[in-house]
Amino acid sequence: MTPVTGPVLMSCGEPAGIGPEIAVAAWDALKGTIPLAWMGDPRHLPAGTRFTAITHPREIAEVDAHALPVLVHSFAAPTIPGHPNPANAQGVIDVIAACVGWVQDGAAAALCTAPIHKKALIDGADFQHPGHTEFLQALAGGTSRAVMMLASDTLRVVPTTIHIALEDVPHALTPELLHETITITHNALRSQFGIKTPRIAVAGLNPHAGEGGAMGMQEQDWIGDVIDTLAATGMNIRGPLPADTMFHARAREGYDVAVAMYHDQALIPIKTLDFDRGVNVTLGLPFIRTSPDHGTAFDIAGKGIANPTSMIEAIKLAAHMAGQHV
Ligand SMILES: NC(=O)C1=CN([C@@H]2O[C@H](COP(=O)(O)OP(=O)(O)OC[C@H]3O[C@@H](n4cnc5c(N)ncnc54)[C@H](O)[C@@H]3O)[C@@H](O)[C@H]2O)C=CC1
Ligand SMILES: NCC(=O)COP(=O)(O)O
Repeated sequence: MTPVTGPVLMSCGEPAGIGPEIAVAAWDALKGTIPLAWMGDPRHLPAGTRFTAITHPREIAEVDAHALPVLVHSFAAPTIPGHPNPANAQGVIDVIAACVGWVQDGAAAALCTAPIHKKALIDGADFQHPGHTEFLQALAGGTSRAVMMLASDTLRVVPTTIHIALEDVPHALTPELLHETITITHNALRSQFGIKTPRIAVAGLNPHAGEGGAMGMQEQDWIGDVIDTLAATGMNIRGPLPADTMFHARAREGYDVAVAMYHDQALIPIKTLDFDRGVNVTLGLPFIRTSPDHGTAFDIAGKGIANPTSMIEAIKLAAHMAGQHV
């Protein structure tokens, strides 16, 4: 793999959340090993953070090793931890878009996003996307289809549908969507994670994977067919499996990734097993994007107690995917 050069950019995320403090802690832990820059409003950094303003990622080479390089983006307002200000919503969105621009231009190696508060962005800026994943897909343009994967040393999970209401899941799930999600996952595990023949386990939608039609029909009607079609191409794939019994320790030994039907089916197991070290990585994009697995944590923002480990792991994974051996 040819290394993608340049720094990993950290977008500020929701400034009233724990994003700024975990970014600074992660930079502190990783400086000297991974080139990093943060993009946001310096007023939102924890008090006393030593930083140097830069205007282009390439300038990080000239920054004193003890100062956080900051691509300055001025927001409408300062912030109070735990209280998102609608006036700052557009700034959050603009920073993500600007970071994607740098990464797509080749000025930076990868993007690691700090968490956003979806509702704050809808309320403050009429944000049209339910999360980063969908926004990044739109920014990537073309035919890119973004797939969410959460990964840790213990488990990898992919939800086929993401940020939609549970009542909409059965209608949103289609054979085409599942086929494409699994194919993108398979290809990314091969090309970006070095797994030659990924073992893929697919969950059913219904309790007991439908139990022969006694508890739902999607498994019999089409989920099984999609799996069979992909297996016929040589993919190492199994399912549909009952979701309640596919995440215990012995079951996890049998696959490299679990493809789930909806958000909580995928994210509850990994956040239960590995909340502090889980990483959210977007597959299928023409650039590298990772993120911590957690959210804005308004309840602890600004208290100096947020655990930066997931952010650190997310940056390390981004650098690793960029071919920077750390
Ligand atoms: N990548 C992203 O942008 C993500 C954004 N979110 C957003 O975050 C917001 C809040 O979501 P919640 O469901 O409340 O989840 P959350 O992850 O923000 O918080 C859940 C609980 O975990 C704790 N927690 C979270 N991160 C922590 C850390 N690093 N150290 C110590 N404790 C931590 C919080 O204090 C809280 O008690 C929502 O708007 C959600 O959409 C959630 C997940 C990912
Ligand atoms: N629960 C995962 C989550 O909300 C993160 O989504 P995204 O912002 O990475 O699309």
